[in-house]
Amino acid sequence: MLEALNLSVKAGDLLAVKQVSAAFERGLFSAIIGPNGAGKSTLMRALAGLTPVQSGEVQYQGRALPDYSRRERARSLAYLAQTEALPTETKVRDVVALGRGAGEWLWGLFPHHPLSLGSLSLDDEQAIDRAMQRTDTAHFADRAVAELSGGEQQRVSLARALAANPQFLLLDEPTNHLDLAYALNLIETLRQEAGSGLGVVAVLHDLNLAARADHLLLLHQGRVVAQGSAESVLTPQHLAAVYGVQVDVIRHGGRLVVVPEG
Ligand SMILES: Nc1ncnc2c1ncn2[C@@H]1O[C@H](COP(=O)(O)OP(=O)(O)OP(=O)(O)O)[C@@H](O)[C@H]1O
Repeated sequence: MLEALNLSVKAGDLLAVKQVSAAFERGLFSAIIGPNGAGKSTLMRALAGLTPVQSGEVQYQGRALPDYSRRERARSLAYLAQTEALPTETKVRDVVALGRGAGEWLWGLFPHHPLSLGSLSLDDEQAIDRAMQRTDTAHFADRAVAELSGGEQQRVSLARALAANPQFLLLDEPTNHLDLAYALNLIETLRQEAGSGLGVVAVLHDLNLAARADHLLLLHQGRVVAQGSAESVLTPQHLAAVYGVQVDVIRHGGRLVVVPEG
């Protein structure tokens, strides 16, 4: 379990996350939603242990996150930023291999140079292959990242994160740049990953994609407005209060659909 306990976090001088308490479980797909500036990215970075907290704490498996080494954290919690910088001249498969720790230091030193990786173990190779299959990136394994579209690069970033075999996948707006088919496909992939035991936490702007999550957290001005099932969070009252927009929430094909009025 990954938990925020009465967590407050600053972004610059601003208190962007205020007294947030929330629990994210393995085996569940959780979505963090809320308007621009609500504090979603700041919360995600804090959950990944990438930003100092002002008060409260983040706990992973009952232990405060700072008690884990950087390596332990990186192994357990894979974080994907809104815009991931990838080594553009490097082949896709080698970028995914970065998720296994291979060549990471080289990338840090020479971010724009092609990486040439040393030998990988059989375990590494299998994890890389599996991550590429899961993200439908295997067919461009030998192409350079620079030759891919934004959406394709996004899937490569996800493959790199999955290759680490983390316990939790923390994704900040993973459907950015994705067309409708790939966005739906990604959400389905995340649901499947959660179904096989991974903890998935994703910041999503599209409420109809978020409706497919098991657990939702609605933030507004750094505070939790509601959390729980899609039915309990995606109500016209909550959405009007937070987005200032009147919406209908209807059921269609067994799913909740948010439709703006007017
Ligand atoms: N480096 C910074 N310095 C000052 N304020 C910041 C900084 N980074 C973010 N903020 C502010 O903190 C608040 C929360 O930002 P955050 O990026 O967490 O929101 P968000 O919900 O992810 O927004 P979006 O949906 O637009 O990506 C915003 O008001 C933002 O302007």
